[in-house]
Amino acid sequence: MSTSQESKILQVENLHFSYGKFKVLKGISLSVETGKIAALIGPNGAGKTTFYNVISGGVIPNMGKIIFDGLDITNFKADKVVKAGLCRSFQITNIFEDLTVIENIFIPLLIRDGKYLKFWDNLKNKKDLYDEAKEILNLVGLEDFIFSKVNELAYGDKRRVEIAITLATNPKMILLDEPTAGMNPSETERMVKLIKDLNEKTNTTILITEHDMNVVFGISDYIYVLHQGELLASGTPYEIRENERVREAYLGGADYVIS
Ligand SMILES: Nc1ncnc2c1ncn2[C@@H]1O[C@H](COP(=O)(O)OP(=O)(O)OP(=O)(O)O)[C@@H](O)[C@H]1O
Repeated sequence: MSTSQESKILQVENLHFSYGKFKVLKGISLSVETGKIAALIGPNGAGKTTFYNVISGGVIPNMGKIIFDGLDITNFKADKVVKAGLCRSFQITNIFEDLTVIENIFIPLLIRDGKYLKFWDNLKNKKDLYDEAKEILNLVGLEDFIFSKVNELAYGDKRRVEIAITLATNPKMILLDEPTAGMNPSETERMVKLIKDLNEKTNTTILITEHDMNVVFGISDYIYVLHQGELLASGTPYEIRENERVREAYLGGADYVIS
């Protein structure tokens, strides 16, 4: 029988982080339930990116504890965090634009399996590598673009490559940074569907940061609201929408639709 502890894949306790004397995270405690889609929202400068940096091993916190899947990862560097199964989406800037879509997936698969140094040998020999990459690309809806150069893809499809690279690390949980930023309405709709499908088909826990409130309310099982480095509120989309403090501090009293 699973306990409530086991159902929380990520537990963050009293997390503090400062840039010099400037306190950015001021004692954040939150936990993310296994298999859910959660959102971390807050106005510009609230500390969302810094929170991601800390939990993904980009920087070490000044104080606090990060437990992932039962493992204390507080002082882990980024590569060890990825190995533990927590992977932040790789930004478009990290994609090799001149390589094909599938070659971009081979790289993280080979790194994951410790075979990156024999990159070209492995490419020639490994049918299973190809099959696994193809399966991931099917999952993100890029099956028609396997041999396209990344620089020929539309913006929305490039962001799918980003997610495919993340999936190639075999994550238990992924962190997506504004997955619909810069997208037109139809690209946004496709991205929302992709995130929901991934969560359902692979049972991967997903945490997103996002400024589009329609996306946030439409996709999330649970929402955390950061404000000036502190957790202002957390709850279901309904609870967050109804929360007066959130409305005043962040949503500005606007009437957002929960789809
Ligand atoms: N490298 C840095 N050095 C000093 N201050 C920083 C640095 N990076 C961020 N900050 C400051 O930390 C605070 C939190 O920034 P952060 O980027 O985490 O916020 P955010 O919630 O992600 O904002 P946005 O929604 O605009 O991306 C801001 O006041 C920012 O100016």
